[in-house]
Amino acid sequence: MTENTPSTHTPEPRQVPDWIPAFPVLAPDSADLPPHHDHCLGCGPANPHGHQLRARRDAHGVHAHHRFDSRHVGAPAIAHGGAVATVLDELFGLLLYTVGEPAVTRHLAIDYLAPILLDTPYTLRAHIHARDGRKLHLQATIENDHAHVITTATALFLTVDVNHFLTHNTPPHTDNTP
Ligand SMILES: CCCCCCCCCCCC(=O)SCCNC(=O)CCNC(=O)[C@H](O)C(C)(C)COP(=O)(O)OP(=O)(O)OC[C@H]1O[C@@H](n2cnc3c(N)ncnc32)[C@H](O)[C@@H]1OP(=O)(O)O
Repeated sequence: MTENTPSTHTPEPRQVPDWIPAFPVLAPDSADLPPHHDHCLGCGPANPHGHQLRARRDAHGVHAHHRFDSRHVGAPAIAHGGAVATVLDELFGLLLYTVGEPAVTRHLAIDYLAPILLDTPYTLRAHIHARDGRKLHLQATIENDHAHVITTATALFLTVDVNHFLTHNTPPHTDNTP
């Protein structure tokens, strides 16, 4: 179909995905925070390419224990920086369970202080540094098992309403013709 051909397709009514209204403030307890949705790259249990990150609330924010594996290799034996960024972005996304409002990443900055090794346990922590209206200023660290901080991150998340997700909630594009 060319750009000028009128579409005869009637769009399906937009469904509000289950995971959007189910975004409450969850109190600190011993349970893992729920994934955003099953196929989320960062936390989805049904995404075989994902990190399947599990995090818990604590008195300061959230924390997680995580190992990168051979799927995330950059330099030999070292995690790819983009994979590390994905996991930190996800941890911030799970930190939203302490806010109870949908928000998305506007800015993410990372200092890689030392390599993150594959198949090695790390502890990740994130907390809300400050809130200014829609702006959530977030901070995170990755520590090795000697409690040395080897990665730090800051992020600006902006709260959004449900329409942010509905606007882009279209079926996957499967026609690859130019
Ligand atoms: C169900 C829940 C699931 C939520 C979780 C779902 C899964 C989470 C996964 C992890 C998180 C992700 O990867 S989220 C996916 C990656 N991120 C995205 O796709 C977001 C793409 N970006 C956008 O859609 C848009 O830029 C928005 C919605 C973020 C913001 O657009 P906007 O609403 O028009 O905002 P805008 O007016 O430009 O800026 C708002 C205010 O922020 C300030 N501002 C903007 N940028 C900066 C900046 N770098 N530093 C300081 N301040 C800034 C502006 O000056 C302004 O201040 P003032 O004038 O108001 O004072």
